[in-house]
Amino acid sequence: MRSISSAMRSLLLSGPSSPAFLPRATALCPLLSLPFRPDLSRPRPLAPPARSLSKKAAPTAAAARTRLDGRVPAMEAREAQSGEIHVIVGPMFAGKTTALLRRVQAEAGTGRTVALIKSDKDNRYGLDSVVTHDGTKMACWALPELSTFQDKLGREAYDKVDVIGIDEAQFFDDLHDFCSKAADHDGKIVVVAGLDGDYKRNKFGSVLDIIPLANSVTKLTARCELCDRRASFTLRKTQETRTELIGGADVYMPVCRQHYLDGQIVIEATRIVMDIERSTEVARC
Ligand SMILES: Nc1ncnc2c1ncn2[C@@H]1O[C@H](COP(=O)(O)OP(=O)(O)O)[C@@H](O)[C@H]1O
Ligand SMILES: Cc1cn([C@H]2C[C@H](O)[C@@H](COP(=O)(O)O)O2)c(=O)[nH]c1=O
Repeated sequence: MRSISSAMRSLLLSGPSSPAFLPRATALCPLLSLPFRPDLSRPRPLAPPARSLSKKAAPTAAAARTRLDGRVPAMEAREAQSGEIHVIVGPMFAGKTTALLRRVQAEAGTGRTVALIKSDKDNRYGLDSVVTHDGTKMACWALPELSTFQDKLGREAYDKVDVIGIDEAQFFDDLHDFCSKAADHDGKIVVVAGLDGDYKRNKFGSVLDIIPLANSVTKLTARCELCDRRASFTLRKTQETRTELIGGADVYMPVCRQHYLDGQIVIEATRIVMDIERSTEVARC
């Protein structure tokens, strides 16, 4: 007798060309009736060649939605573009925003419709664009929550978007729900850049929660400002203890493991010295 997993695999691989696919699949497993057709045989290139990107060859998410609305048979809906999630993490100054902008611009260059979102908490360079530490810019939507994106854009415009870039993802509490809806349901390619960890090396926001949803995860490194080795962590140079503190090189620096640990000692020692100075001051008054 065939195992359930081998039966599921042949059902998935048989696809819509098998006339018996949908009824049998629906009967076996309700999941298989979802508009989802993984290409198990051949990974899809991240940036497909321009030739294959005509609207005909690569149906837009809008087209996918139209089909999912029931105006064409469910079989065709299953063939519509399936979404993707790509996650770029790393410490500050690692090139996350640079990588995000390159990816989004490359997608735009191949004819896809792209939209870029950042958190409105990050007002370092104004709210109308995402800006790298090198000054490269791209126009964006600055939003308080990702759930407001569809309303801001309007349904029609949202449907036309193929690729959604999200910068400063650590500041969005609804990151998981947004990404799963955008990719799984709406067929979008979502590229997410954000800090995996905060200055204490604790997980930051919901960035790590979307890793199970992701097609790819890339952890970038910066250069340690103190020794030029690879830097995987962000050191906060001030005494501020709240998790969210917007800033750049004035407040943070990228560091290697050794200098992160050394940095904690220096910061703690500074705090003790300052506490002593403060209490001496109070005693004097
Ligand atoms: N310590 C630093 N201070 C300021 N800029 C830096 C520093 N280290 C690297 N950079 C620059 O920042 C660029 C990366 O910027 P960006 O893509 O905005 O990074 P991230 O989004 O990861 O913070 C690097 O290519 C480099 O030129
Ligand atoms: C480590 C750390 C960072 N932040 C803030 C500081 C910046 O405004 C952003 C990160 O920007 P980048 O594009 O990755 O350079 O996050 C914070 O609020 N808390 C932290 O612990």
